[in-house]
Amino acid sequence: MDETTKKKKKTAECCGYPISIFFIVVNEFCERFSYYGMRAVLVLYFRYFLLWDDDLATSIYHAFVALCYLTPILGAIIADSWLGKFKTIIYLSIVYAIGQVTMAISTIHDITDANRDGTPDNFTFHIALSMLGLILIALGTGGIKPCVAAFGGDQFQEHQSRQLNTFFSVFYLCINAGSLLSTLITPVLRAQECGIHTQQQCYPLAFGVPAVLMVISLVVFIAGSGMYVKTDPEGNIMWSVCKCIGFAIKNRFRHRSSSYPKREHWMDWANEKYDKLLIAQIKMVLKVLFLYIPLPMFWTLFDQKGSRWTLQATTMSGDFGAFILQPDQMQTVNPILILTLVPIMDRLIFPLIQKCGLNFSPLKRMTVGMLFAAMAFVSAALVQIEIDKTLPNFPSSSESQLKVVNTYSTTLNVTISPNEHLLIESFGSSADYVTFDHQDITVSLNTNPVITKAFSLIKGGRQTLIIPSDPTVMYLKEDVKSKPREGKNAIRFVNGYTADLNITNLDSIEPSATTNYTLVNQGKRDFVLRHGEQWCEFSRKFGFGASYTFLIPSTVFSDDCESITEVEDMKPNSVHMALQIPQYFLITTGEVMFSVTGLQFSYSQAPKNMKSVLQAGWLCTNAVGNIIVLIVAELGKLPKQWAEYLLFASLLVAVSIIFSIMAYFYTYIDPAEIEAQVRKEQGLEPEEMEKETIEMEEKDEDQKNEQGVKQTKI
Ligand SMILES: C[C@H](N)C(=O)N[C@@H](CCCCN)C(=O)O
Repeated sequence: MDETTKKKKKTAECCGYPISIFFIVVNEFCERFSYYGMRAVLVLYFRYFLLWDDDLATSIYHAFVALCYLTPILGAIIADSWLGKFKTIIYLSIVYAIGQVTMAISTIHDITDANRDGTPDNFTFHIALSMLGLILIALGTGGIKPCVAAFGGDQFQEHQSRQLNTFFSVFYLCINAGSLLSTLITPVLRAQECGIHTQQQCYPLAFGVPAVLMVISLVVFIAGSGMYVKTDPEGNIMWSVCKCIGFAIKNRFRHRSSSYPKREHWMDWANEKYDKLLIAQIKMVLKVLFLYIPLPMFWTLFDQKGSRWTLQATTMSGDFGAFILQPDQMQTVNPILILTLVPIMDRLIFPLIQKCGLNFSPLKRMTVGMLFAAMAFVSAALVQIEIDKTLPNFPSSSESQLKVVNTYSTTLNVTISPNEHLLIESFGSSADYVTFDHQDITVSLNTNPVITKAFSLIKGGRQTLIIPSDPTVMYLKEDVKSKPREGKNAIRFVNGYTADLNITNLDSIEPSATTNYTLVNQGKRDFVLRHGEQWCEFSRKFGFGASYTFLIPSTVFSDDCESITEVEDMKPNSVHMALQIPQYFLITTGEVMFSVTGLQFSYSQAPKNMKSVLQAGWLCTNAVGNIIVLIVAELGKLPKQWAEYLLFASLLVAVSIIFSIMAYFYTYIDPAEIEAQVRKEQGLEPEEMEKETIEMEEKDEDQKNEQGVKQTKI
C-alpha cells in the first residue's frame, strides 16, 4: 500500500501487536545508540581534539542538544504536510547517517597532520567538517524524532489501545537500552589508541561505530517497508493551521465591538472561512500546546544530569571496591534504572494504583513526575552540602592563598609579613594554605644571613612558595584552585636533586625547578626517575580529585626513591558517588512518570493529521529546557552550588503547582470521536465510508488472490 492510502490497513500481528513495530523499535534502538554514543564523547572531542576551553566546549555541546530538539518541528512539518512520516524518516535518516560519517571523518587527525606530530595542523578544516556533521546530525535526529514515535503509534488499530500504551513503554526501553550500551561502549572505544602515522585517542572509532549503527538503523527501517501502515500527509497542514489561526485573530479583532455576539471559543471566529473540522483540530492541538508551557522546567532539571551532576561526581569518590566508576559513567545509572523502573511501573505500580480505585490520569502522573524531579534536586543539594564540608577552603576573588615548601637542607623559620610565622622542616611544608586579603608580601628566612624577598601574590589564586637548596632563589609556583577535572589527580615534582632528572611522561626537570601539574587517573601509578645511568621507580596509589607536590631529595637514587616526600595540596574526594544514587533514582522515577506519559499523551490527544506536529511540540519543550540551562549557567551564578540546586527544585515545585491547576481544567478527548462528530454535523459519514472501502478492498484482494490461485492451478 502506498503513501497516499487514507485508511488503516490490517497489519500482520503477533501476540496482539503489529509485527511492523518490531522494525520500528529496533530502528529506534540503533538510532539512540548512534545519538547517545556520539554525544558521550562529544565534549571530550571538543576539549581535547579541537582544544577548545571548557566553557566553549560546554556551550557548543548544549547548543547542539538544543538544536536537536528544535529540528523536530521541521521534521513534523515535512512529514505531516508533504512527505508523510515514512518517507521523512527515510530521507532524514540518510541526512543523519551522512552527518555521522562526516563527524567521524572530521576526527581523523591524520588527514591534516602533515608533520606527523599527532595533532592536526589545520584546525579550521576539522572544526568546519565537524560543525557540518553536527548540523546534519541535529537535522536528522531531531527531524525523525517526532515521526518515529508517531509512526509507531500509527501501526495500531483502534481496538489496540492497551498495546499502544505498552508500545510507548517498550519504545522508551529501547531508547534507554541504546543509550546505556553506547554510553558504556563509546568512551572505551575513544580510549583506544589508533592512527595511521601516530597513535592517538581513537575518536574516529568512537564516532565511526555510531555512524555504522545509524546506517543499520536505516536498513532495518527500510526492511520493514512492506508491513507498515503509512498514513497520508494531508497537504500543507501547518500552513493551513497558521492561516486559520491568523484569520480567527483578525476576524475577532474586526468584530471587537460588544454589539457582536460572543463565540464559544476564539477559534470559532474562523468559522466564516474555514472548515469546521480544521477548526476543531486546531482547538485540540492548541489545548495541548497550552498545557506544554510549564513543561520545559522539568527538562531544565533533567538535562543537568549530564552537566552539573557529572561535575558533582568529579568531586566524589568512585571506588566501588569491585570496580571503579568514572564521574561521567555515573550517568549510565539513568538508563539502567529506566530499564528496571518502566516494567515495574507498568506491570506493578500503575495497575496497583488503579486497583486501589485511584484515578492516576496521565496529567496527574506528569505532575507527580515533576515533584520527583524536584526531590531529586533536593537530594543533590544535600549531597552537595556533604561534599562542601570536605572541599578545601578556596580563596575568594579578593583573597590569595599561600603554602610554603622547604627543600633546603635544614628546618626553616619562615616569616611572612606582617605577622605570619611558620616553622617548616626540611622536605616538608606548611600545614595548610595561609589566606591573605592583600597581595604584596615579604618573606624572611632565618638563614645566616637572613634572606628577605618581596612577592606579589595572585588575587583569587593559590600558590606555593618553593624554597630550594639555594634559598636565595626561592620562587612562587601557581597551584590548582579547583578540583581536578574528571576525578583525576593533579601531581607535580620539585627537583631537589643536584642535576637534571627525567621522569616518566614528563619533560626533563632542572635542579631546584618544579614541574607543571600533570593529571593522573585513580589507581596505582608508577614513575621512573632517571639521570644518566641511574634510575629508580616510584609508585603511588591515587584516589579521586587530589593534588600533590612530590619533593625529590638529593639522596633519591641512593635510597631507591624511598625518600621522596609528598605534600598534599588538596585532599582526595571522600564523599562516595553512591550517594548520588538516590537523586538518580528520584529523577528517573520522575522521568518515567513525566516523559513516558508525556509521549503517550502527546500522541493520544493529537488529531490524526497533526500527530507529528504535537510530538514536535513535546520535544520542543526539551529544547527550551536546554536553553534555560544555557542561560542559567551563564547568568545565574549563585555562590553555593547547593543553593542553586534548591533554587531549581523550588522553581519546579512552583511550576508543577501551576501545571496541576492547568491539568485540572483539561478534559481528555478522543480526537477521532471529535473528528467523527464534526464530520457528522457536516453531513459526512467518513467512518462508514472508510469501513465500506476497507471491506471492498479486502473483497478485491481476496478475489485477486483467488484468481491468482486459479491461475496457478491452470
Ligand atoms: C536516555 C534517557 N533516559 C531517555 O530516555 N531519553 C529520551 C528522552 C529525551 C528527553 C531528554 N532530553 C530520548 O528520547 O532520548
